[in-house]
Amino acid sequence: MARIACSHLMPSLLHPLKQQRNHYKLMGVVGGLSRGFSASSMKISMSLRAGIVGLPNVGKSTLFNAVVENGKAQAANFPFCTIEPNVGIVAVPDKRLNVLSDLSKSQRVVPASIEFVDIAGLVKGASQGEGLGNKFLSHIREVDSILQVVRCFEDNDIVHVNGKVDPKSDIDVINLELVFSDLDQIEKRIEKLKKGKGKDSQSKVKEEAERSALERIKEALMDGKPARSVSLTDFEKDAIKHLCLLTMKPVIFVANVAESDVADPGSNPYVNQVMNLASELQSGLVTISAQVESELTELPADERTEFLKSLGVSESGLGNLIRATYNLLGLRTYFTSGEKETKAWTILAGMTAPQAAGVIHSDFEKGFIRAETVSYDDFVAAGSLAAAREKGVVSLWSYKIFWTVCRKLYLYYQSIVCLMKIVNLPFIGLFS
Ligand SMILES: Nc1ncnc2c1ncn2[C@@H]1O[C@H](COP(=O)(O)OP(=O)(O)OP(=O)(O)O)[C@@H](O)[C@H]1O
Ligand SMILES: [Mg+2]
Repeated sequence: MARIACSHLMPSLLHPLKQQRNHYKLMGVVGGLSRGFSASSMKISMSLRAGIVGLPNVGKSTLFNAVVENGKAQAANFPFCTIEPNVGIVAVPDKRLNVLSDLSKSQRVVPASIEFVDIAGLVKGASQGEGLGNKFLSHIREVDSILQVVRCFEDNDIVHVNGKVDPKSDIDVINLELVFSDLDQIEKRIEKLKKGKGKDSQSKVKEEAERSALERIKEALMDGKPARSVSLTDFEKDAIKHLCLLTMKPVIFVANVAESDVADPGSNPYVNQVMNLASELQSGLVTISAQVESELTELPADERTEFLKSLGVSESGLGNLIRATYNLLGLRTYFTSGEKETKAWTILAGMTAPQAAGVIHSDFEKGFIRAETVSYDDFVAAGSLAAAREKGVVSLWSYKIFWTVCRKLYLYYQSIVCLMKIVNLPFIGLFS
């Protein structure tokens, strides 16, 4: 199966709703799907979710409110201010959308989006249920990636649950709880797998892959390393996917600094500590002042520039945070463009063409037949899809050859059966 290795792919099959519907029917016939499909039943997967995680009272909700400009999460100076997760969708700025929209004369433009989820603070012992820990951990299980907010500002008026600002210890507490929670889940699962419920040989192979992957992950976790540090085959990744392991999720550390550090965060020794840990844990790092960002959103546009100038910086750190979240988490964009709309869709780097189509609708993945794709640059240079086709820069991602071969084999099989019957020979099934 062809792999989408780079961003900016544009499947021309995935256009406005009506075309999607027609195409779905076509795919249903060729791909063997018999279910009906109506526009009203279409549930579009809008965006991937980034969970804002950290100790209590480190600035998670303050950051959330700044990122999701109209977010109304309660942010206040007391631990466990947040209990239920706050959710907000944020557009990812991308200049290419307007260029495509002009070329296709689209009626509207829909940018890619990321869903930010502000999750309650975790404390030591969360994996054992401390501070409603199990409930909060289950909220983290539901996100695709983690933004771990780390307090890097001194302020005696803001309570620190462990009594002092110490990024290394804070990061260790959170990571250890995630590790414990994963270990607990893995041990239960391995016990279950030992009973070997797999009915056919295929499920037995999958169970074996899952067991072997989990044994290796368990070993890494016992060494305090995250599950994502273990190298797994795609098949193994797929076999353990259902567990939604917390330490498998990509992480960005968000060093939350004081207003006075915005211009030169490198001079803050706490930030340097976080930076070293981030590289050790194969994670990204963004430095931001949640307090400054939330104050900025309260100001009228003209006063924002003045405020930023007074702090010694030229722009807000939010655009950077959103883009970094998008890029560091291995997210990629592909576009669909037509008269009705030009739209950016978010996929994970390395997703296959059918998986990418599944972001629009899961049935597109199940019944995938083919997609025509063209790179953004080639499309813009050609000016239209027809011109791009003529230039030969459009690629085809297809199951067509596979189905053709299957069909030929099947016909061959049928003719042998027929022949055997005619000459009355004993027959051994080819596809038993
Ligand atoms: N960079 C910063 N500098 C100074 N104060 C900050 C900064 N970031 C956040 N704060 C303050 O810290 C306090 C706690 O913030 P917030 O409620 O956002 O934390 P939280 O992590 O969401 O807490 P909880 O886990 O309890 O929900 C607030 O009073 C907020 O104004
Ligand atoms: Mg909060």
